Amino acid sequence: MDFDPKLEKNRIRRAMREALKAFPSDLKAQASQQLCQQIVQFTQKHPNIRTIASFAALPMEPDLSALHQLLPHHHLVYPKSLPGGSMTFHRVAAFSDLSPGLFGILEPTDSSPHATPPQEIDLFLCPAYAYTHSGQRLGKGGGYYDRLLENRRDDAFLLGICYELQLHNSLPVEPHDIEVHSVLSAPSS
Ligand SMILES: Nc1nc2c(c(=O)[nH]1)N(C=O)[C@@H](CNc1ccc(C(=O)N[C@@H](CCC(=O)O)C(=O)O)cc1)CN2
Ligand SMILES: Nc1ncnc2c1ncn2[C@@H]1O[C@H](COP(=O)(O)OP(=O)(O)OP(=O)(O)O)[C@@H](O)[C@H]1O
Repeated sequence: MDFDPKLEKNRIRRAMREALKAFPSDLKAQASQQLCQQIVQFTQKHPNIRTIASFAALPMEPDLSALHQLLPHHHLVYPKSLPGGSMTFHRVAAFSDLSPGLFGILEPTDSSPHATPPQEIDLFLCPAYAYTHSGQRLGKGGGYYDRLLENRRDDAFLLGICYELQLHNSLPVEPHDIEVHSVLSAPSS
């Protein structure tokens, strides 16, 4: 039988959902702190980075909210999902300014500033179900990041953010899948 990347992607998403559900919250918190420190170190090595696309974590994802305190001089922008697989990024001064939107994810509200054009974003912190060490990405299945990242600036940096348990040796890839330049992972045991 032919290998269908879509079926294989869904199989891995289901397996990762179970693995992440079973991952204890104290270890998640510890790993999230480590990831935030790694992100800070990354920005120190790349002083031209000013605008950073972060994300407000779903329960299974690393919590990056501490970046507001850790990077007070950077601009943090967050995604607002629109029906149909597109999203916009908006600058947010404090994590508490976000409120639940589509999918229940905390998002910029309607009173947030106008969307920041993707070309103004220097660093994208990308969530995913799984990554390979070389940067292939398996996302939630909406195509949101793949679509948005087509409009990124050529020199924007894409950083995958995950727990070590999300690292795979290989993943199914389709032509539209965008790879990240590097993956930051934190221990999950
Ligand atoms: N924190 C965070 N924000 C994000 C994303 C993300 O992956 N993480 N997105 C990245 O694209 C966009 C939103 N896309 C999403 C797409 C699907 C699901 C989701 O919960 N999917 C369910 C399955 C839903 C179903 O098929 O019924 C799941 O994965 O369990 C969440 C967000 C923009 N914001
Ligand atoms: N650049 C694009 N233009 C149009 N459709 C796209 C694009 N990228 C992905 N899609 C479509 O979106 C759907 C989901 O793609 P895929 O399974 O790769 O999402 P994902 O990367 O896991 O999701 P996400 O980015 O939301 O985390 C697929 O049907 C795919 O064809």
